[in-house]
Amino acid sequence: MADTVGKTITCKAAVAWEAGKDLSIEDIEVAPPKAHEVRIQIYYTGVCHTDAYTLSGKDPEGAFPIVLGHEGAGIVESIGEGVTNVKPGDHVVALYTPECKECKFCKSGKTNLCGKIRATQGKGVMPDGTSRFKCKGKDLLHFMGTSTFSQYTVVADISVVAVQQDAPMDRTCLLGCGITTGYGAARITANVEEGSNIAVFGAGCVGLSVVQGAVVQKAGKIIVVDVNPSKEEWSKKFGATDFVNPTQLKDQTIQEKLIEMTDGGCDYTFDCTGNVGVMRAALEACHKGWGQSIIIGVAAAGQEINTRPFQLVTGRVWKGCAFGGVKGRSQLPGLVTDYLEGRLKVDEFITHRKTLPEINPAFEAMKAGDCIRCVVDMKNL
Ligand SMILES: NC(=O)C1=CN([C@@H]2O[C@H](COP(=O)(O)OP(=O)(O)OC[C@H]3O[C@@H](n4cnc5c(N)ncnc54)[C@H](OP(=O)(O)O)[C@@H]3O)[C@@H](O)[C@H]2O)C=CC1
Ligand SMILES: N[C@@H](CCC(=O)N[C@@H](CSC=O)C(=O)NCC(=O)O)C(=O)O
Ligand SMILES: [Zn+2]
Ligand SMILES: [Zn+2]
Repeated sequence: MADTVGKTITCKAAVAWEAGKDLSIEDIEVAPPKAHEVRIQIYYTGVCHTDAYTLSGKDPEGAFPIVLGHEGAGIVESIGEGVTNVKPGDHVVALYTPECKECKFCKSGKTNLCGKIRATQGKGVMPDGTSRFKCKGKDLLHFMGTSTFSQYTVVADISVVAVQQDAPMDRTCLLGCGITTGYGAARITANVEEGSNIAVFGAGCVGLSVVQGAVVQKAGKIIVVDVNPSKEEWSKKFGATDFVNPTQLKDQTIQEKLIEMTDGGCDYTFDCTGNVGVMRAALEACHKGWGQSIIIGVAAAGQEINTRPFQLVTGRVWKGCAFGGVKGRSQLPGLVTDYLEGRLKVDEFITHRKTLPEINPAFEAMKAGDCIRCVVDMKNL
């Protein structure tokens, strides 16, 4: 048993004191887990655009000061009373989409969204309404129920899953968001049928993961649409059949181009940009009568989607998903096995590596066009 059990741990964390400012590396105090909570030593975390989005101040739920980060893997240090799903020493991935297996959502069989702790998670506190983080005498908020930009974090027991011990944590962390989201969107939310023509808007970690999922589903045309020409090579590496740069089109909208390329429109399209104009184009590029467009990208506060209702009257479907529709506790261990057995690409997404003190350069790297995912080492400072 770790000699930290039951005690407050002081460790390093990246604190977001206010919107729009760099993160600050601080010594923070992490309280022991209460009942149905788990304290995790975070080994590695990815940096996702959603962290930057909340830091920017554009997230309607964003509040400060906060410990961001939601793409993390680590080892359980201690557990609170009543925790049965993980034990100290387990290698785990944090789940920003929890799975209680008991609520109306979990039991519906229709969604991976769990309702049990969503209200407190959105307010940045643990299910009992309080925080486990303190810095300079002030409470810090939790983020997405995970807060992986801290060397130790506390999460609800339903927000964590144990995975195979032999899976490297600098890879499994990425299954905590980006890869699972895109892969699940193709395989679970859309459940792309063999031979279907699809278009993926935005070839970042999420979009390339949609491509990877569509390849497994044996899609027909897999067309990637991205404004960054360097993404053509990336897209082809993951199995895309075609690449279109919408800025290079002459006298044609991107939806017209895709309709032309697919004899009437795509069976499935995916927005992986968070741009509401792109979301409209993605819907309108769908085939009349049955085409489905899946919104994955997170749009900023105040942004709204528009289209002519006629687009829906004539059978196109607009839907969306969080975490790819994947139920974390039930399905994430299977993805780790798929990775270990060579069926799921993960290593290929890592273009940058940083340490915790380099978290601000990690955000800069993420925003540059050549970064797919930056993995941050939380232990070796
Ligand atoms: N729903 C969910 O559960 C989740 C949602 N997300 C969201 O998904 C989105 C994608 O994330 P991620 O893959 O990490 O992001 P990236 O920024 O890495 O990828 C987006 C790509 O889209 C390109 N792009 C930007 N504008 C356009 C455009 N107008 N048309 C076509 N391509 C465009 C970008 O090019 P360039 O590099 O030149 O900007 C980039 O290549 C984000 O909004 C993120 O917040 C992420 C995880 C989970
Ligand atoms: N807080 C934002 C919404 C942000 C958002 O859509 N988050 C996604 C995950 S994005 C991961 O990188 C999500 O899980 N949404 C479902 C949920 O219940 O939060 C806002 O208020 O607009
Ligand atoms: Zn994310
Ligand atoms: Zn639930």
